Amino acid sequence: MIRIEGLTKEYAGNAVVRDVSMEIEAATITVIVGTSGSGKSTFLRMINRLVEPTRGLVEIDGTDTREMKAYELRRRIGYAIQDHGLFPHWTVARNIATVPKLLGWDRKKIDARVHELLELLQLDPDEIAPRYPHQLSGGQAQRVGVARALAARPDMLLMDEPFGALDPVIRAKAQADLKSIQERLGSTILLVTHDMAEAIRLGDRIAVMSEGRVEQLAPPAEILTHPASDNVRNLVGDDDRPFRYLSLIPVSERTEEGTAEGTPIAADRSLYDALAEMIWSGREVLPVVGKDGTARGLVRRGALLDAARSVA
Ligand SMILES: Nc1ncnc2c1ncn2[C@@H]1O[C@H](COP(=O)(O)OP(=O)(O)OP(=O)(O)O)[C@@H](O)[C@H]1O
Repeated sequence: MIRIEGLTKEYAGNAVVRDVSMEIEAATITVIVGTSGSGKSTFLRMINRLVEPTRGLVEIDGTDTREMKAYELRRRIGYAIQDHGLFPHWTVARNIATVPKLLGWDRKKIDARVHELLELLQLDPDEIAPRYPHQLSGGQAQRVGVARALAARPDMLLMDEPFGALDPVIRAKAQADLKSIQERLGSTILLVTHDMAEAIRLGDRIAVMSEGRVEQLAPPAEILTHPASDNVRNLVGDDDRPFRYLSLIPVSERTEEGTAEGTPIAADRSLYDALAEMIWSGREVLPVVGKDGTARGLVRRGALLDAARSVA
C-alpha cells in the first residue's frame, strides 16, 4: 500500500501541489486527472522523488521513500512517460534491461525477462528486441516503454500521459491492454491524464486535481453521479455524463425476471452496449444470459433510460 500525506511542492514560495493526502491500495489503478498546470506531473514525480517534496510524506508498504536509496526507488517504482523516453541509440532489449542491469542481474535472467515482457505486451521478441526505437511504430514504442517500466517487477507503476502521443484507435487498444496486464499482474498503477474519458475507462479511483489540490477522490461512477464541485462537473462534461455512466454499469445490475425474444446480451456487458443493441435491432427488451449462456432474465430500455437520467 502507498500512503501519501500532506504532500506539497512550492517553487519560489508558490505552491503547485498543496497538501495532498491519499492511500493507494495494492493492485488498483488510480488516475490523476485535471487541467493543464493543475500539478499532476509534479505530484507524480514527487512519489519517485524525481521532484523533491517541499513538505509531506510518501510511504511504500510502510517505508518512507526518503529512507530508500535511488536504486531501490527505481526498482520499486516503475516510471513510464508520454514520449516513452526510450534511449535512441539502444536496442529495445537494452532499453527494457536498463533497470535490471543497474541492479546487477545476470545476463540470462535479463534475457529471459526481456523475452517474457515483450510477449506479455504482445510484441514478437525475435523481431522487436533487436530493433532501435526509431524502427518502431508509436504504439510499439509505447508498449516497450511500459515493458521497461515493468522490468524489475516494481511495487508500483507511475505513468505520466502514457497514451498522449497515440492516435485514438491505438490509444483505446493500449488502454485495454494496460487494464488486462494490470489485472493479470496485480500491478499498482498511478496514472496521470488530462482526459476524463481515459480516467473513467481505466481508474478504480479517480483523483481530480485543480490548482494543486485534490478536489475529489472517488470511483468513476461516483465522480459521474456526484461531482464534488463545478470544476469536476465541467471536466466530466455534462453532455456525455449519462453515456459514460451507462458504460460503467453491467447489464446484470438492471436485469429483471422474465423472458424475451431475440439475440441475448451477456450480463457482464455494459448498459451502454445494451442500449446500442436495442437501437441497432429496434427492440425495447433484450434477453440476458450469463457467461455460460444460461438465461438470467431480461433488460428493458426504460430501465436503461432511468439509469441514464439518474446522472443527467
Ligand atoms: N521546475 C519548476 N519550476 C517552477 N515552476 C514549475 C516547475 N515545474 C512545474 N512548475 C509549475 O507548476 C505548475 C504545475 O505543473 P505540472 O507540470 O505539475 O502540471 P500538470 O497538471 O502536469 O500540467 P500538464 O497537464 O500541462 O502537464 C505549473 O504552473 C508549472 O508551471
